Amino acid sequence: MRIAITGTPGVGKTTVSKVLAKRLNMEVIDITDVVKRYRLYIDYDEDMESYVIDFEKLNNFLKDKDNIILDGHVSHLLNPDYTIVLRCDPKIIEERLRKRGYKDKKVLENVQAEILDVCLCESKGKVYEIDTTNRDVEDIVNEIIEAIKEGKERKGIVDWLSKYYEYLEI
Ligand SMILES: Nc1ncnc2c1ncn2[C@@H]1O[C@H](COP(=O)(O)OP(=O)(O)OP(=O)(O)O)[C@@H](O)[C@H]1O
Repeated sequence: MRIAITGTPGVGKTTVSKVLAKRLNMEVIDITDVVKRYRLYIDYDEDMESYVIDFEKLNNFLKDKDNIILDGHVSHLLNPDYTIVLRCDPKIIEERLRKRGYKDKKVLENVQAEILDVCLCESKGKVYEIDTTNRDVEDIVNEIIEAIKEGKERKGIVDWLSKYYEYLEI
């Protein structure tokens, strides 16, 4: 089984993936890490301070791997059996990314992606969306395990647009 834990940078994918992997006895693959480590990228985007992923190389790297959790904001594009889309209040994401020292442009771009449901809209197949705002990691993981066990699917549970429209005024 291949489970994708996706969502906007700063939403909590790595934190959730680690706990989930331990509970399900699965291997976590940190997409950003393997892309860097095995040079599975086309270029480095100086402006956005991120790698331009070579999806052909990345899919080839993953092709023989099973019983894995894919941790990354593009994991939903890597043919998962189940996609868990983590959501979080954009204000909290903004705080987390600023704490990391991200440039204003990169913070705004990611906050806008969260408001516009980008990862959710790109996710196909079995998708379960979960709002992690102000929730304990164990509680989030319990809900994910139950959803996967029962084959639950859910989309469209948050509406940041009406609450944070001002972030989109350029
Ligand atoms: N449920 C939670 N409650 C409180 N803090 C959390 C929770 N989940 C994650 N965090 C915190 O938010 C920050 C970002 O978490 P994490 O690195 O897991 O996000 P991410 O989605 O993997 O980010 P990226 O995609 O940039 O790697 C960390 O400081 C982490 O400790």
